[in-house]
Amino acid sequence: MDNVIGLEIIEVVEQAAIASARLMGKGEKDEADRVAVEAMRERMNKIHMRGRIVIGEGERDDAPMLYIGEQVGICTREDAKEICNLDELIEIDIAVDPCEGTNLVAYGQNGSMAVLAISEKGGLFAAPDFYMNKLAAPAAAKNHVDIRKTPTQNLHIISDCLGRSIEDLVVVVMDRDRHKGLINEIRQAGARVRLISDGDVSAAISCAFSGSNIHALMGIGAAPEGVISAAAMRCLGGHFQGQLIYDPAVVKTGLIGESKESNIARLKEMGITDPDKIYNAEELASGETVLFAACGITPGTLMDGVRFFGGGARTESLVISSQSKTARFVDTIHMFDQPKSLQLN
Ligand SMILES: O=C(COP(=O)(O)O)[C@@H](O)[C@H](O)[C@H](O)[C@H](O)COP(=O)(O)O
Ligand SMILES: [Mn+2]
Ligand SMILES: [Mn+2]
Repeated sequence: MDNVIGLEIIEVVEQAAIASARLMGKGEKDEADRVAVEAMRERMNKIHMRGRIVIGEGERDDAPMLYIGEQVGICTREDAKEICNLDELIEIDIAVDPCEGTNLVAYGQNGSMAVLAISEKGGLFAAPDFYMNKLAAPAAAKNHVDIRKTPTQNLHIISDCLGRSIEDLVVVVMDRDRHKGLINEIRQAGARVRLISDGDVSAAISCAFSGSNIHALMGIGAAPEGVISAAAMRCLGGHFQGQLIYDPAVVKTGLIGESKESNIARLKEMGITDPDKIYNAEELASGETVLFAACGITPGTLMDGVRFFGGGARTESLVISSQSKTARFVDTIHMFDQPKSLQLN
């Protein structure tokens, strides 16, 4: 799977990022999302594969989306039998967020990207469009930190595992009312907090890279983004845990369901009988082979954003594979017309 589609999925996220980046700073959140979705769909449908979207974020806020259950790839077409050897092709599941950080794109802020994760059928947790409490930390702290422990305890553990004082730790938290207590506790413990308005996938994955100056992600974001983050962290060996949040009172924004009880019932219908289960990266992305790809739309901690120049654009992507155990940063020049010159950097 890695060899067959590894290179193609880079182009999928690149195309989505380029499309969305054209709307950077235009204040049009939905449009930035829509063009990314369309570009992603169009490029995915040119890949020789039998894909199925299992996470197509967007349901929560009526944003444009690649639909859950949507079939993608050449070999899902009606005439697939004539073009593809269906007996040999493995079926793959895909989790997408074509524009992760739509607000960031709309307002020209850092940290947005086009992102997806792939595994064989059943290899990714089909997360409901709920919220998720998340804990991400570097590989050195994997299985030492635990989302059941207090933030203070986890900070002491990360500090020991990394051999740096708590004062030298930076924790990313989404800037939301629901995190007031969490933010206070992290500050009281002595660590520093980086508040982000959006984009917790990038923050989670950054924990796995020393030099990112991000040592943990704590707090509640969206569950689909949790699965995508987990896919990358599973490949990178970083720590990731997630627990679904079904009580609107905890989230405060009240966007999920009408009540705690109706949400538990909804989860049950989806086959989730233990709504309080704590999932680790290996459970959220359990497939034998997991692939992750992201391309920066606006500049971020891990990747630069799309840079347009006369007749072309330059992008930076990150492709991670559990099979080849690689994390590749891919720097690409895209030639739309005949550019007068190609930008070296
Ligand atoms: O910031 C985010 C928005 O993602 P998108 O809609 O694809 O632009 C995500 O990284 C967050 O995980 C999440 O969606 C968010 O925390 C949930 O939204 P909110 O209710 O504003 O906290
Ligand atoms: Mn998102
Ligand atoms: Mn999105």
